[in-house]
Amino acid sequence: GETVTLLDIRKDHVDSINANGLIIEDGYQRRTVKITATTDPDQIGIVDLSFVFVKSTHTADVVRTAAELSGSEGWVLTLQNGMGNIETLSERIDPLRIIAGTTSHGATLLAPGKIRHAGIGETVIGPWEKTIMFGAKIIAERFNQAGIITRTVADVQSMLWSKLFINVGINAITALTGISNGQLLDLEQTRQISREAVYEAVSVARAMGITIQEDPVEKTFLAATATAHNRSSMGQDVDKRRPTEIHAINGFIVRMAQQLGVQVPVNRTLTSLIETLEAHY
Ligand SMILES: NC(=O)C1=CN([C@@H]2O[C@H](COP(=O)(O)OP(=O)(O)OC[C@H]3O[C@@H](n4cnc5c(N)ncnc54)[C@H](OP(=O)(O)O)[C@@H]3O)[C@@H](O)[C@H]2O)C=CC1
Ligand SMILES: CC(C)(CO)C(=O)C(=O)O
Repeated sequence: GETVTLLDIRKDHVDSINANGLIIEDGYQRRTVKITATTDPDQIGIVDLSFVFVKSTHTADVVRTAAELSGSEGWVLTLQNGMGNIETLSERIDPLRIIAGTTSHGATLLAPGKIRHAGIGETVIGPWEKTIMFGAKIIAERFNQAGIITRTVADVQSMLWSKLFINVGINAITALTGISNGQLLDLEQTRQISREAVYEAVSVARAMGITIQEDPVEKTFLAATATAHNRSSMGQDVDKRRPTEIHAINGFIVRMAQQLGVQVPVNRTLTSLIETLEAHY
């Protein structure tokens, strides 16, 4: 084993984890993991790997801490949704030490110290700087030893875009309509909005020279089926009246499209509607 410490700003969560362990429910069983948590990065010291797992709205707040924790040699890993996180991390952390990726694991905070781990899926990671594979390989090896099925890719940009297409096609639509991911496929109306949002994102990606491997609309609909009973993360944020990651998902497409002179009316509308919801919480 590795020594793992959880760092969170939520004192109630940290206190509960330290007192009772982290309680993990997965639908079949409940287990308790004894792990140290803290709100104070100074209690941790320099680490081999800092794992950045805050909402993209908070990435800028954690860069300094991640940079300090990783010292001059540690790796920094992000599996966050949306785009722009790595650019933010790169402002203080050497891009050669940044590893990025996506995960199909799903976790939700149920109460302080208690999470639901719904769905176990693959994690894919790769170096932000394409040529430096060894950090990603070591991390993948350790994750696999710990039972977190992980593979590495050299072209992590293209992986991030594949996940972005899915989030572009599911998150804002489900958040605005109150439906589950699977219900997106029930009506031709929502299927069509999703299709158009993803096609727009594909045209932006093509204009940026991103390699697109599989049919992104098909992948989006498959993801909606695979997570049919889930409410998307943006749906959950809206339900709880929390800031969403819209700026890093559909909002990112709008910003890139503007720079490239590409028209993205569906993404623009979805972004404006989510921003309107957030402004009236
Ligand atoms: N949850 C999931 O299943 C998956 C999530 N993702 C992505 O991963 C990222 C994280 O998601 P998720 O874990 O759900 O997010 P959560 O908001 O549930 O968890 C992040 C935690 O970090 C805390 N936090 C916020 N700011 C700081 C800070 N400055 N220092 C330390 N802790 C802080 C938050 O506190 P507070 O609540 O007070 O803000 C919260 O407890 C997102 O980009 C998401 O899209 C990707 C795949 C799956
Ligand atoms: C894949 C999907 C849509 C699963 O809910 C997701 O990543 C999210 O909700 O942010």
